[in-house]
Amino acid sequence: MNDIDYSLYLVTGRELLPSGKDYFESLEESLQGGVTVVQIREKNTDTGEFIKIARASKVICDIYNVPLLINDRVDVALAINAHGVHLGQDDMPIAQARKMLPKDAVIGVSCNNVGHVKAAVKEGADYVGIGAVWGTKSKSLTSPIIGVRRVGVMLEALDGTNVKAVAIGGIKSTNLLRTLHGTVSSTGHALDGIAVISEIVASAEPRRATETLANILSGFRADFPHPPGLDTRLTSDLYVTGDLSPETVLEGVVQLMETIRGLNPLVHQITNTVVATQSANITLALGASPIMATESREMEDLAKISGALLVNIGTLRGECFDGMKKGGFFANQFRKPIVFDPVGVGASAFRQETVNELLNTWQASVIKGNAGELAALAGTKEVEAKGVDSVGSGFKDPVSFVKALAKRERCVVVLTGTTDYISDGVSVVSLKNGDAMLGQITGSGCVLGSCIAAFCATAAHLASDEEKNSDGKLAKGDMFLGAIAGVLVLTVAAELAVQREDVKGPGTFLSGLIDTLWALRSDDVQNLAKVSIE
Ligand SMILES: Cc1ncc(COP(=O)(O)OP(=O)(O)O)c(N)n1
Ligand SMILES: Cc1ncsc1CCOP(=O)(O)O
Repeated sequence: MNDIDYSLYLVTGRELLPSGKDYFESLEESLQGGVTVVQIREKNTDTGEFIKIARASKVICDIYNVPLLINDRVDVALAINAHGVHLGQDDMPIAQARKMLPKDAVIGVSCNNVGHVKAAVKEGADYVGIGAVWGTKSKSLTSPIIGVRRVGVMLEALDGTNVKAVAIGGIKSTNLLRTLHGTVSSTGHALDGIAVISEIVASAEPRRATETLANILSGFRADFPHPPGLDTRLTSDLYVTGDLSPETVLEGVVQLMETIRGLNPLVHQITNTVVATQSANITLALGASPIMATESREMEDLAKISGALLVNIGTLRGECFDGMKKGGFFANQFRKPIVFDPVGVGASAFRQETVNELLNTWQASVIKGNAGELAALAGTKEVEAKGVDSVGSGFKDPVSFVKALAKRERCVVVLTGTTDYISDGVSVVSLKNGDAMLGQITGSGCVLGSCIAAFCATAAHLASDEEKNSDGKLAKGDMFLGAIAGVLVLTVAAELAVQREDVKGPGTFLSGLIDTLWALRSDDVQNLAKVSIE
């Protein structure tokens, strides 16, 4: 039997109830709030007491027509005629449980890796509980936290089966949308639901806590229908509306350029110490307003007022980490675009671990990097890096690479180089503007991040009312276009700057570039842009 709605799966935990809150009252309120399936989990209760609690819980669940499963104990499930059981890796094997339970009983199994998922499919599980996806205080974990970005490969192992999947572990209203987006597989396989203990049980208002989760879930599903259709654009945010052609791309870029100065968006930048000043100056020259703040204690306030966030790990230090983590977390919470620049990610294990943790905490709208950085992020050795620079001639097939990475990370990806490639996971645009002089000043890649962030802030402002009112997206607006505009504006300005009489070398080029950006007209970009749709 697998017609259960796994959307909002409550796992009970009486030990987490707020003081004075009655367990049955809490359970009933959560059912009223929209819980769709309940698992009774009693780790330290004698069998007789477990049966009593489970039986009384079932009476309440039956009123709301919500199925009830039992954690670990097939005997308890049989005693109360439960809908089924949830088994851990060390509990009774599925085949054994099947023999003992009624034919239509539901059997779920905990999975921590792809091997577990494949075995669960083979052994005939009805659903898998994938966890822990985040840190949790409700269970002492015996396996490492999976992290949302590693759930996708586990879901992919369920492609073509009727086995459902829920994620569990540390899921809160504040990270739910990130969990839903970040777990989707490259094949478009999304979770069937989420399982929670503390977010509902520890709440003094379980009905409200449940409704909040239910609203986020339905917002996500409204924007990303489940199961996903064949041609859904499963990237995190927006895409170029209508037909994609060089003309439509340029029209969109012109609109962004003509909006940015009047809008003067605030662009919060957590960037490296080498480029902070020139990034701030370039942001100003574009018509946006920079704030270069790194202190974690002000991240929530800044996320509320900023148009976009840039996170650049160029001069990464341990003490920056908290600010980057919280900055992105609050940007997601307030639905502001995040541009992520994983500078030199392949250079050290520290950078790699940091990038992994950041991307597991928040969802970027745009990731930009050179071939070496993006190869390290994708986990391929096809292109090598030396520190923050890329070595060699780049990817054999940059178009397929950038598209696959965008699909995997569910965001827009910008691969920089002589030709810049930008993808939203569905389409790829290549841009052939720029000048070798950009390579003669430090941090031209980093300031590109600032340009992209400024135009993503503008694109978010231009999102349609319908999109602004939707709940399922972590950032609203056309991030693909924002990224394209950022690249085009900087590279076209570089071409114009080198022609200036006052530009005589790298030093004057930087000031010439800032002056050119300041005076750049949308006509210049329209006339000079070299845009192709791949
Ligand atoms: C839906 C869901 N998924 C995973 C678990 C964890 O089960 P298990 O690994 O057996 O750990 P305990 O819950 O028994 O401590 C679960 N309970 N529910
Ligand atoms: C039972 C279980 N299995 C993996 S994590 C977890 C605990 C989930 O609890 P919470 O939702 O409070 O983090």
